Amino acid sequence: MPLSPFPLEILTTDQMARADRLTIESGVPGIELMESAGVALARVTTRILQRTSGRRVLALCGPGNNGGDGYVAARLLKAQRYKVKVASLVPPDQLRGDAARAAAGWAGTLLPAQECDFDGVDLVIDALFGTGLARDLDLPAQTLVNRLNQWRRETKQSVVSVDIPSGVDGTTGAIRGAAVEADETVTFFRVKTGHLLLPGRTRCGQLTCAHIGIRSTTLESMQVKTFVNAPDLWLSALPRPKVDGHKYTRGHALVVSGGASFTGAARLSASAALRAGAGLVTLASPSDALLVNASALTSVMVRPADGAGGLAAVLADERKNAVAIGPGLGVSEESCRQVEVSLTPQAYRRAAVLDADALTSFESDPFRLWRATRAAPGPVVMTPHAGEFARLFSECNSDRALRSKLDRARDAARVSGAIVLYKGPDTVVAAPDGRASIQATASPWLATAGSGDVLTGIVAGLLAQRMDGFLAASCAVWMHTRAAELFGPGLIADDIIATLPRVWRELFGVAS
Ligand SMILES: NC(=O)C1=CN([C@@H]2O[C@H](COP(=O)(O)OP(=O)(O)OC[C@H]3O[C@@H](n4cnc5c(N)ncnc54)[C@H](O)[C@@H]3O)[C@@H](O)[C@H]2O)[C@H](O)CC1
Ligand SMILES: [K+]
Repeated sequence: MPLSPFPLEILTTDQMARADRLTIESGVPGIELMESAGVALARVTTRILQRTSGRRVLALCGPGNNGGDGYVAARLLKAQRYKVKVASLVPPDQLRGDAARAAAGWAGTLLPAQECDFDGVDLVIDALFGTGLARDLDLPAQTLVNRLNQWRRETKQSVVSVDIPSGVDGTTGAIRGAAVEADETVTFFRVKTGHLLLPGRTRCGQLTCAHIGIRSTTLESMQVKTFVNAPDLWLSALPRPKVDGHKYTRGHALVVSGGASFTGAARLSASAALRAGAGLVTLASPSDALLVNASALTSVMVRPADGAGGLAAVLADERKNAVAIGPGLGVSEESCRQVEVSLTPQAYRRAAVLDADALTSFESDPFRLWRATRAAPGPVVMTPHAGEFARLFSECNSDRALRSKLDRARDAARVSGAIVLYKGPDTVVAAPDGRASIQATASPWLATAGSGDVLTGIVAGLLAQRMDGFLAASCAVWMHTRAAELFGPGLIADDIIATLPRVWRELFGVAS
């Protein structure tokens, strides 16, 4: 199982350009990097052509170095006796530097891109724009991209994008006017944020990251703080039960239940917290829901707790070191008070995860929530989906066209002093100290009732084991997705919990 599909660091296009520059300054000629990029691209292309028995390749080359990579690959493929044509967006004499050198090495058919047709072509290489895309595609380029996408849909032939599908903003993942729909994308050195954030990710197809001779040491001066959410990021911090440990050393999570008709959500969170490794889990239940909660739970304990006062009494036990509140809680002033009780400053470190109604209850006065999260005695994780995020962080959510989900989540973490786990198919976790992770895989089966409640519980279970808040939130997102991938079709929320032991076995390398 590929637990970590890419190197951990994720770069913006500016950071990538810097890594490129530092490499060239260190003595590696740019044309060598371009040759290596072309080799990686040709390798992926030939793999597809062998599988599909295709022979005829069209390389669409743009005005910069992305186009240069396309020329190199075209030359290498022609040398392997594929039938290759190049179509260029600009007259080749307008190319500069390494791209001009790469184009000079091309001795085959060359046409203006606007005039090319795709008839009889088996595979198209999209080398129009890469990380240098600086504005929306102009109309002729948009027309070309739209024609290419239509051809691909109609013929089911393959498109391989160089570095990033042309038209996708490499930093934000936004579509700049129009964007290529690729079957495969070959990027270099490190993935870029635009590969993993939506909608960019949906255009990449299968993403691979090739080594082209840029050293990891080029990143040392950049303090990259954005990471692929994969086990390499948090596995060493993941708590393992110890032979000489007992249940209290694994922490005690407290999950707050809603009233009698809304208890299912908190029970899902509680069971998930237990499966995520908390030594004990208690459900704090309003008196009117005690019976229904107690009769539906076995390994989770149930204690009466009415309103904020009741919750404060249960939390007087300082061994309860992580609180999960929000699922099924109800939107009310009393819910706000319960959240504030959960975050009350105290001498010992208590973590908290706030979800759903615990967030929505503060919609009319988010600053009241930020005061509480900032004063909290331990790490606080908030788990909004897009709607909750927009309601709570309206200031951080402006300029949506220009600022990525990553930027907005980082802003939210900064203003709230909490770890923001911004859910979606491209879940971002951002910490107030600037660290952030992006989940690179998604399971459509996770769009099911109660799935978010389970995630809240997994976060709480890991926090109870005293895992670092950012790493716990990232790990929870990954485990949640991985359980859904392993279970697959027909998944309901309970199945995520039931599949967690398989995820643990994978992570700890235990044979199933
Ligand atoms: N980073 C590396 O280590 C390597 C990168 N390679 C490849 O180079 C591109 C980045 O090249 P660059 O020349 O900087 O940018 P582009 O080719 O993406 O395009 C820039 C080119 O296009 C013009 N431009 C920008 N936006 C538009 C627009 N909307 N419409 C028209 N023209 C536009 C801009 O002015 C430039 O002229 C990277 O993706 C890799 O594929 C190396 O080959 C290997 C090392
Ligand atoms: K491209």
